[in-house]
Parts: sequence; C-alpha cells; structure tokens
Amino acid sequence: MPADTSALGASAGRSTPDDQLVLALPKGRILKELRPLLTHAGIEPEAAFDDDNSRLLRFATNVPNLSIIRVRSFDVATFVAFGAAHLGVAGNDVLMEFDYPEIYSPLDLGIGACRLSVAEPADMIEGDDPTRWSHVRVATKYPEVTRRHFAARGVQAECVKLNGAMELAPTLGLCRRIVDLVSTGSTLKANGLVEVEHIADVTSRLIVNRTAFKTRPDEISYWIDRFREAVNARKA
Ligand SMILES: Nc1ncnc2c1ncn2[C@@H]1O[C@H](COP(=O)(O)OP(=O)(O)OP(=O)(O)O)[C@@H](O)[C@H]1O
Ligand SMILES: O=P(O)(O)OC[C@H]1O[C@H](OP(=O)(O)OP(=O)(O)O)[C@H](O)[C@@H]1O
Repeated sequence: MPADTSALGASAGRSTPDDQLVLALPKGRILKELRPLLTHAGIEPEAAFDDDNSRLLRFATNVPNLSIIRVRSFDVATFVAFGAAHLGVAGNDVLMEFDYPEIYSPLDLGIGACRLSVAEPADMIEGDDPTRWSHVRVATKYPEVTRRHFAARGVQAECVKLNGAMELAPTLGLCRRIVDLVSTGSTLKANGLVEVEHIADVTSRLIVNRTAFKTRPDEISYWIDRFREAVNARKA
C-alpha cells in the first residue's frame, strides 16, 4: 500500500516552488530500481518524468510540497550538499568520493548493489605482488577514494580521471590499473581484466542535507520514515 501523504499537511495550492522540498534523483540504472520504492513511499512524479523525450529537469509530484529533480549521479550529492536539494539518492561510491560533511545518509535503500575494486590485465597478474607496490598509476572516476585506499598502506596513487569506459585504459596504455565499479564482472572479463583488490561494497542511500534536517525536521523525518517502510516492504 502506498503511503498516505495527506499526513504531511500539504494541500494543493499551499506550497510555492520556493518552499517545496526538493528530492534529487540520479538518471540511469538506479532510477529503474528506485521507481517501486518511490511508489511505495507515496511519491508519483508527473508524466514527463517517464518520457525520455521530455527536456524537463524538475518535476512536480502528487505531493504538493515535493518536487523531483533528475541529475547525474555525482551531481545528486552536490545538489544536496549545497542545500539546493533537501533529499537525494546516491551510491556510497559517490558519497565516499566527495565526503561532504553537509550530507547525512540515514538509510541504505538496498538497491544499486555493486563493489568498487582495483583491476588489472589478466596477463599481468602472475608475478605481480600488490604488497610490493610503492607507486601506482590508476584510471578512475574515483580519484579521492583511490588515493585514500592506497595511501592507507603507504602506496602513492597517481590518478588519471576518466568518466566512463575505464576498462579501455590498460589495453591502450593509459595506465596499467583501474579502479571502477564491478557488479557481474562481465565488463572486466570482456576487456581482459581481473579484480585484484576490493575497496568497498556499494549500495544506494537516501541522503539528506544536514541543515535542512535541522530547519525542517518534521517533513524530512516523514520522508525518511516513508522510504524506510518502502525498503522494509521490499525485503518482506
Ligand atoms: N554495474 C552496476 N551495478 C549496480 N550498480 C551500479 C553499477 N554501476 C553503477 N552503479 C551504481 O549506480 C550509480 C550510477 O551509475 P550509472 O552507471 O547509472 O551512472 P554513470 O553513467 O556512471 O554516471 P552519470 O550519471 O554521470 O552518467 C553509481 O554511482 C553506483 O552507485
Ligand atoms: O560488472 P558489470 O556488471 O559488468 O558492471 C560494471 C560496469 O557498470 C558500470 O558502467 P556503466 O554500465 O554504468 O557504464 P559507464 O562506464 O558509462 O558508467 C561500471 O563503470 C562498469 O563499467
């Protein structure tokens, strides 16, 4: 049963775009998994949200004081950290990379499960001893996480920032190793790479701007509770 949002006290016509709560959602694969959770939490975006041809970026919902923005996954964290959005959904890969102190992450949504790993060409593995590395050159979308991961054991990581298709980098001589997300492992396999180190497990989280949580505690707690119920219903 979707949640009864009338408990929020937001009646049609009462809120203006300026006082609406803004929920930032990532485009792409997470959105597909998130859709049933949204419905269960009682949020139905306007029709344009599901129309791939629509150029709209901010969407009204059935809840008068809640609108949705659809942005790139890394930008969800930035919109929430700067308070431009009050709530959002982001993978902990993104949260680890930015490490924004303004973001509070109260709920694991249990979607977007994958892992962040170090990988290298399969034919390099024999004779390669990671404990002997002192300097590595790595292609990644996650330079901060990568540097921290290697620095923790005294290895200096030189990171080459890429935004996708990291798996191409070793074959084309850009670097010998990559740090990227792995789920089924098929992208690594198809490109002749193997995982050599696990950095972190990844799932998507509900995130909240800390200041907004202090200034609008009832509304934000309401949505955390609705999402928690949706996650529990999915597990049941
Ligand atoms: N293979 C995967 N399996 C499961 N979850 C994934 C996988 N790849 C990415 N994710 C999760 O989904 C989030 C968004 O990834 P996605 O691939 O949709 O965006 P992107 O194409 O990398 O970024 P952008 O939004 O900048 O185009 C990641 O931050 C991660 O948390
Ligand atoms: O282990 P797998 O199941 O193969 O998934 C891993 C792939 O998924 C992600 O890429 P995505 O498909 O999002 O494309 P991108 O490189 O454009 O981000 C990630 O960057 C890997 O390339």
